Amino acid sequence: MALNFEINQDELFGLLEIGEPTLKKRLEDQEGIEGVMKKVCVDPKVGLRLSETQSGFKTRREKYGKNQFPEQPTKSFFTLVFEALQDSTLIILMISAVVSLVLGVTVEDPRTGWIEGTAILAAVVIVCLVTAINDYQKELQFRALNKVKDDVLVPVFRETEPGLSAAVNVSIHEINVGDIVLLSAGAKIPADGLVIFANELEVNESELTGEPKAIHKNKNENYILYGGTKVMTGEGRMVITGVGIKSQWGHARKNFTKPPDPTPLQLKLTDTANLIGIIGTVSAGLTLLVLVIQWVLKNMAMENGFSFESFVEVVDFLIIAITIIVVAVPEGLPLAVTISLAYSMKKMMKDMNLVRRLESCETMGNVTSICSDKTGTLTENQMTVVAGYFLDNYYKEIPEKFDDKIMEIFGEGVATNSKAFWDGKQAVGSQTECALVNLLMKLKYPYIKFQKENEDKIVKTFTFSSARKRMSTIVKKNGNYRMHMKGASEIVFGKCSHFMDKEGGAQKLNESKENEIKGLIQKMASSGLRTLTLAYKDFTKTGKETFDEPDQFEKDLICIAIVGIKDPVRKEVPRAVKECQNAGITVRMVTGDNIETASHIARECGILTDGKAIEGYQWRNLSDEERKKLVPELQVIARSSPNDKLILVKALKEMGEIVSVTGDGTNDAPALKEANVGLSMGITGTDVAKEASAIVILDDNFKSIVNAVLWGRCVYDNIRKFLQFQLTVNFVALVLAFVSAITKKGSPLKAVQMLWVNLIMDTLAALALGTEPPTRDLLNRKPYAKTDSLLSNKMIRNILTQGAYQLSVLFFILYFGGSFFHYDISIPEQQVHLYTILFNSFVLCQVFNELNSRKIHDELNIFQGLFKNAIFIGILIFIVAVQFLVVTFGGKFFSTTPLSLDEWIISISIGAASIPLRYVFRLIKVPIEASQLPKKSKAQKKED
Ligand SMILES: Nc1ncnc2c1ncn2[C@@H]1O[C@H](COP(=O)(O)OP(=O)(O)OP(=O)(O)O)[C@@H](O)[C@H]1O
Ligand SMILES: [Ca+2]
Repeated sequence: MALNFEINQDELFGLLEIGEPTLKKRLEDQEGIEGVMKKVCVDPKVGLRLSETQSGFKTRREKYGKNQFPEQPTKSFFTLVFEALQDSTLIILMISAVVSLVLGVTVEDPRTGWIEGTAILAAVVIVCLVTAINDYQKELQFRALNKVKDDVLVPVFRETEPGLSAAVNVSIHEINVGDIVLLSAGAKIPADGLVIFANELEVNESELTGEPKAIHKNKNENYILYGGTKVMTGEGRMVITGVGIKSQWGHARKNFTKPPDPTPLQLKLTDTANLIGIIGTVSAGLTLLVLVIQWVLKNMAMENGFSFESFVEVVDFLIIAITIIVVAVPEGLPLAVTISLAYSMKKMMKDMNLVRRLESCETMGNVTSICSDKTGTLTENQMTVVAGYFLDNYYKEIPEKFDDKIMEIFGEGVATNSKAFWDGKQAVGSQTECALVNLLMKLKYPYIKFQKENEDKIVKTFTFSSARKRMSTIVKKNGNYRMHMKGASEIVFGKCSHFMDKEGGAQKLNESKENEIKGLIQKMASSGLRTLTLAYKDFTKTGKETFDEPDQFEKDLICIAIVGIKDPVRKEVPRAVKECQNAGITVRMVTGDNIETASHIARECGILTDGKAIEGYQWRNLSDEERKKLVPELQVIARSSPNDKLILVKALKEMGEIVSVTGDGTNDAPALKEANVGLSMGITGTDVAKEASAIVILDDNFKSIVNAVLWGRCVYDNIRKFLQFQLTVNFVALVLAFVSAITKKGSPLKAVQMLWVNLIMDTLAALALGTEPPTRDLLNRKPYAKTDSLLSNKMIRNILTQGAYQLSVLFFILYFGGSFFHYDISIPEQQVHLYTILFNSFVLCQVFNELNSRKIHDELNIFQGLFKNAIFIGILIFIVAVQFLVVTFGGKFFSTTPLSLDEWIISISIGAASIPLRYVFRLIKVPIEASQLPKKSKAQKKED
């Protein structure tokens, strides 16, 4: 079918221009919303045609564009290299290298004088390249992750089979002008458009206009919907008129994608890095000072005083000093965090965690308190009606068939008063409602037929909300009205004045009957069933009331039935809860369900032990003081409203806890935002909840939350591993340079060698240690406190002891190596040989100490999981291989000479000794941080 579009992009855009006073007139010119739909070739009863879907909407998109925003160009690789070059220490180093080059060639010896300067320049280039490659990859990765984050599914109404239209979920980028989009509470509007149907539809447009109050939308008055705004309540349908940059939203968000802000850990580390940098600079300054003084004294003592040639030496000193700074400045520290975060984000996706905010990765590791929903998170969200109260009889099991007396009204109640539907094979929609639909199908109730025939009898629906905990629908019935209500059993039953007796007649409730039925509710609930009461009432409308307010009808109802719905606990949950508790995290359940049901399930999960379970209204009415007193014991809040969750999060935070909270509904957004880490549900969560959250739990499963904790801890510990490694090298390199300078040994490690060491310990180590995968052991320790330093006492001990060992060996080679290895260090060639041994031992010490650094909590086995980390092994092999090449073929460039086999064995042994020594040093007891002390888990006790 040929598409004949009769309206163009600009005209459509003009229909909803913000601030334009003549919008109504413009719409009238296009013959109203109906006219617009006709002109963009869509029939609202059909949606976009199958033929168009099959052709990939080619013609339509040529005319109106795609719902995508042009990507911001990635920084080119050269820009990144250029940025890396702007580092001030590197610039000074390059200038010195050029000076050295010039002096070397002119003053020293034109044949060899160029080598040092060139080598340094080459090293600088390599450092820049590596930095740039890292930055580049990081950018690409975050981009890919951001793409996943922005790609939400939108329900649209389209022709799915010839002659048949249905709701299908499509990616937001696949939305076209002309698409009919279905809106429900919590959904984000995918693009600009016009309302074609609305029931209680309220939209929050604060993102676009700053107006915080939700705006009522309908077909006649406020009929414009802007992309990017959010449906707060109600439901509706819209036709899309503007996509991508040709939407108001697109105009507003031109400069939208910005790089992620630095995370708290990154900021903390930048501070640490700066401090280390300052220490390095001071040491370098001192070293330079000492060298220069010695040089002055030496030259003054000489007969012919200062020669021009001797100035070459000063340039050398300068280069060494700057190299010390380069080595000392831990550029790799922030880099390690980024690598570790990016790596974890990617892996977390496999563990069903979509990270929306980078910092939440690390915060998750320090969480002390998790407040979890029940339905779907702790339970499977597979609901079945297993028991019930029908025709004044309690059924422990649901029979094959019920009496017709009840089926009529019960069937009508479910069929008219729920959003779930039967798609031919299964029930689709909210699981609670699906349980009812499934029950009807099982009872052979002509559900589909009934729903079709009665569709237009529905006058008004008051949709379900967690705050009201019930849903009601008013239908036309024989000229009068009937209201069906279903919802939280005690609440709905509380509004009933009658029940249905065995004959299906309405009987007035007396006190004993009321208590009997309440007893049944309690009985079902305390065995873990979710209970739902269905009720109805007939009434005539006097004409005064409108159907806007549900409350006016909600009394004197007749109770039709009470059903008990089973939703089994996910089998992996009890273990996951246990793991959290071992990890020093308190798990609490906050649920909308009945207190008996909630307590039962909480006990099954291991959440409710010896603490308290209370109801939302009790919690709400406590004073701040009372609340704080209760919180340590509190384990379950039942019949909660989303606001109760918010109060809980605030209270916990005030008490110094780091709080993570789950939520799926639109109303959960404030609590999700308030928490340190908000977790939204990937399957049941609304767009609004997802946007308010820091992490989306893709499979809604509590176990995945534990995985997020695990990854968070992994990030934190990986950074600490890197820090321990880095500081050991720093410590040794600085002391070695300084001490050899003041003891007139010059500088045994040459500038180029140090630049290589810098590469090993910064970039390569960041990569190796930053990508260590998590082990379950991480859950055996308590969360670090906010006040804990990045360096634990154990780490400080490790740095000092390993550093002391390395220094003693290196000094031995420096001062006594000549006689030990039989080299005469007054002969330059032999001195180079000895210093090569020293350099080689130094590097190999780092290689083996990198293995030590894999475990920072005094774990027994440092090799645990090593072979699962290919990157780590690859990097170690790479370092050793390059080191071999540097030593053997480095020559004048690296100031090295090939070593004999014996000498290799000795250097390797020196390096390898650091591993057994770790076990010796491990015996030195240091005080344990307070955060790790109280109430140790069994696993930790065993280890100690
Ligand atoms: N579609 C519905 N129609 C009517 N009543 C419902 C519906 N869904 C749930 N209920 C009732 O409302 C109660 C609370 O639901 P609410 O949505 O607040 O909690 P939930 O989200 O299901 O549970 P949780 O908070 O543990 O995830 C349920 O116990 C049930 O009795
Ligand atoms: Ca460095």
